[in-house]
Amino acid sequence: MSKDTTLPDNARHTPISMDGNPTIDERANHCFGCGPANPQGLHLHFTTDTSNPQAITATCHFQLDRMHEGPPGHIHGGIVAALLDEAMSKLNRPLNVLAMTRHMEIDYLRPVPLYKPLVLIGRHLSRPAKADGTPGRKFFHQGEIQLPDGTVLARSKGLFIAIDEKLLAAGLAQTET
Ligand SMILES: CCCCCCCCCC(=O)SCCNC(=O)CCNC(=O)[C@H](O)C(C)(C)COP(=O)(O)OP(=O)(O)OC[C@H]1O[C@@H](n2cnc3c(N)ncnc32)[C@H](O)[C@@H]1OP(=O)(O)O
Repeated sequence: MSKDTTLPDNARHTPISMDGNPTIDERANHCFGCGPANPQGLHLHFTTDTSNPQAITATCHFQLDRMHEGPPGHIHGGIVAALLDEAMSKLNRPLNVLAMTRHMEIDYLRPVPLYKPLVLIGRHLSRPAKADGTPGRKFFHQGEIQLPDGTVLARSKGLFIAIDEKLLAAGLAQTET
């Protein structure tokens, strides 16, 4: 079935502007977590702190509404996972790597409220060296969703694997429909 191109982008589930063969950067522009061009996205904006290279952080202040509800009045658990994944992934660029989530685990400590200002923080934990002592491909990060007073509502630990940008581009091209 052909697509209806008469509807404005913000009225579509999948906007027409997301079709075609975009570059990796254009795809990131539509990232569900942070892409400004994704009308259905979370539009998260992070500030990174690289002053201590051993403990780089990425911080985002955000607030969600019923669009992302799970338990009444609270954020859906899958969205909590997406928030934590996004916070951790934001550490990769300041670490000068392109990396994808290989594994993540989450502690859902308290229900995460809608309509309240919240803080999302990613912290780089470690990058183990290879057996020969050279820098490894594995990046371990932590994510947290906090109330403004520092109470931790959800916490994640993630393993990100550095990938070659050319391989990523080739892989994405193969998945075009
Ligand atoms: C343009 C921007 C792109 C980034 C956007 C960021 C968006 C936000 C982040 C995401 O959500 S990314 C989307 C979700 N992730 C994916 O879709 C990734 C899907 N998985 C893959 O494509 C591949 O598995 C991947 C490229 C990540 C890695 O494949 P490889 O074949 O290169 O590695 P492998 O699977 O062998 O795993 C690498 C290492 O991790 C180890 N490993 C796996 N699970 C582990 C675990 N649980 N604990 C410790 N180590 C673990 C594994 O044993 C291995 O160790 P060794 O290298 O020492 O052998």
